[in-house]
Amino acid sequence: MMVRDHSHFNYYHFLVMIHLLSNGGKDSYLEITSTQISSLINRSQQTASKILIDLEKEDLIERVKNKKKFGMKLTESGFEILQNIYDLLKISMEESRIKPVLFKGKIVTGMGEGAYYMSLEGYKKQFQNKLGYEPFPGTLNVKIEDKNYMNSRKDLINYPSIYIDGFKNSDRTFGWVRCYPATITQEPKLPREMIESQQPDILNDVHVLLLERTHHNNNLIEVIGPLNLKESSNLKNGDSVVIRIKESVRNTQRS
Ligand SMILES: Cc1cc2nc3c(=O)[nH]c(=O)nc-3n(C[C@H](O)[C@H](O)[C@H](O)COP(=O)(O)O)c2cc1C
Ligand SMILES: Nc1ccn([C@@H]2O[C@H](COP(=O)(O)OP(=O)(O)O)[C@@H](O)[C@H]2O)c(=O)n1
Repeated sequence: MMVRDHSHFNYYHFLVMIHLLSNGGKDSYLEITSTQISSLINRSQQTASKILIDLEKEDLIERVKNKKKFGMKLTESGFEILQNIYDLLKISMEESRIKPVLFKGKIVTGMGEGAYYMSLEGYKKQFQNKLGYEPFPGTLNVKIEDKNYMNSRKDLINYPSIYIDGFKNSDRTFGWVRCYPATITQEPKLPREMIESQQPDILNDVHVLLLERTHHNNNLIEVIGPLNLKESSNLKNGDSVVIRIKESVRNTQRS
């Protein structure tokens, strides 16, 4: 992006440049009067003239006088500015459509059942094949207290996930499991400067689970990973954490 200071520019300056661009004024001189510009921007003719003078001074448009009329076109820098704005807007628009999914909550203990389910062969084999690692037998439980995050948890079902099929053994049926690649960060308790030297561990490769059958409701999130997450980081019960669902998979995988 050009580093020139255009802070005195306003919406109308850009409108005039965009008008030139869309009418062929990138490569050819267009015959436009300040009266026409004035009706384009719905401002006085004086304002229109001032805008044209500003744009010319800043080398964003070029004007040549032909008898009583001006021919004008965008300069290279004028076109470059519009191109930069277009690129930025395009990226911003695309990113604005992706709703970040994150949860805040506290680490809590459960009933010790996670280990049982995670150790079942029917799940273990699929985790290994589909996640690429054999998870630690257990789930890290994160309790959500804020209602907004509970709603986001419900919405997870609409996002792409890695799907683990349910199965049956001789006496019961086990439900499907959806896995969402995620990261966990410890929420800082102290001001940023004070914790700079002891930055919390960031657990980058974990999965949030959505279970077909569970005792828990929307206020509890279960997280799995290749290791015991408490032991491999400085996380413990009662710590506040932020869980973020990774975008890469949200964009690429659907099931
Ligand atoms: C991979 C996996 C599969 C599960 N499948 C079932 C199931 O089929 N039926 C069921 O009642 N609970 C199932 N559960 C959920 C458990 O009932 C329980 O909600 C969860 O593991 C939390 O246990 P905890 O509170 O002891 O940590 C499953 C849990 C996991 C981790
Ligand atoms: N990847 C994992 C899974 C479980 N855990 C912890 O390991 C212990 C056993 O997990 P579990 O699911 O059987 O037990 P609870 O979460 O029900 O207490 C708990 O303290 C979990 O918080 C962990 O730190 N990292």
